[in-house]
Amino acid sequence: MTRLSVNINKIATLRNSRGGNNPDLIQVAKDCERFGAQGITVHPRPDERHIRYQDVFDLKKIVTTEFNIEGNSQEQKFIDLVLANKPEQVTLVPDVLGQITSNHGWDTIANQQYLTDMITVFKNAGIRVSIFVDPDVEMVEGAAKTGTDRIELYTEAYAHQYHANKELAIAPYIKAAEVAEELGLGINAGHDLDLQNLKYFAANIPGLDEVSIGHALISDALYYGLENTIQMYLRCLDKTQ
Ligand SMILES: CC(=O)[C@@H](O)[C@H](O)COP(=O)(O)O
Ligand SMILES: NCC(=O)COP(=O)(O)O
Repeated sequence: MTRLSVNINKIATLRNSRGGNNPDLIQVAKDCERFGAQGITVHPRPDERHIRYQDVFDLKKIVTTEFNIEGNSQEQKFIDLVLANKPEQVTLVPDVLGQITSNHGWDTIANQQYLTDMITVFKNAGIRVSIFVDPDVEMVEGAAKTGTDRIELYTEAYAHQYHANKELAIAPYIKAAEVAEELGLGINAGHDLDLQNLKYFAANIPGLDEVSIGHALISDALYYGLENTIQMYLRCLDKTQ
């Protein structure tokens, strides 16, 4: 079974645009779970342009499914935040300062010692670790040497190519996932997954544990409503449908 973790960054973006508490991020997280989401993902960034550090403390108190905090462990503030909140999962993403959104995975070979050290810190605190990687066999093999529990496949390239040629778009992801499975790594995926491209991805990637989806899901909710939208995404993940 592939779990759906809803990324609520965009709810915080909307809230912050007016300075008040509408929409209420905490209520939205509770409702996502009530509507069937199997996890809540946030990606606090140093400028707090969407998720604020305080939001993470507030969410930790109410999330009853799986809490996944994504971010850049090169920021000491991020490490402290994760250790103080002990989510079920931390996803390490190699962002640079000022980046609009995540746009690349780790070079798991060049950063092997750094990742090994960071992963040890989080695992010693009882937190499952996932690291963001491109669908590249060498990077997956490098990830396995760091001690990470899981990888998160960066799916922007798949999403981008999907409409032109979905078989070609998914090929490197299938290969990367097969190698990850052989090496005993769990497999997550995310970035630009949506109602058009998700079903094919989930049906073809072996051992897919979890997808985290934010931008498209929250956009779809404007048209379909949050409850319907979450159900629609869950159906894309259901192999019996
Ligand atoms: C790691 C990843 O692909 C997503 O978390 C993405 O980075 C969302 O972050 P933003 O909402 O800041 O674009
Ligand atoms: N890890 C990916 C994520 O949380 C959401 O990415 P997106 O759906 O907002 O592109």
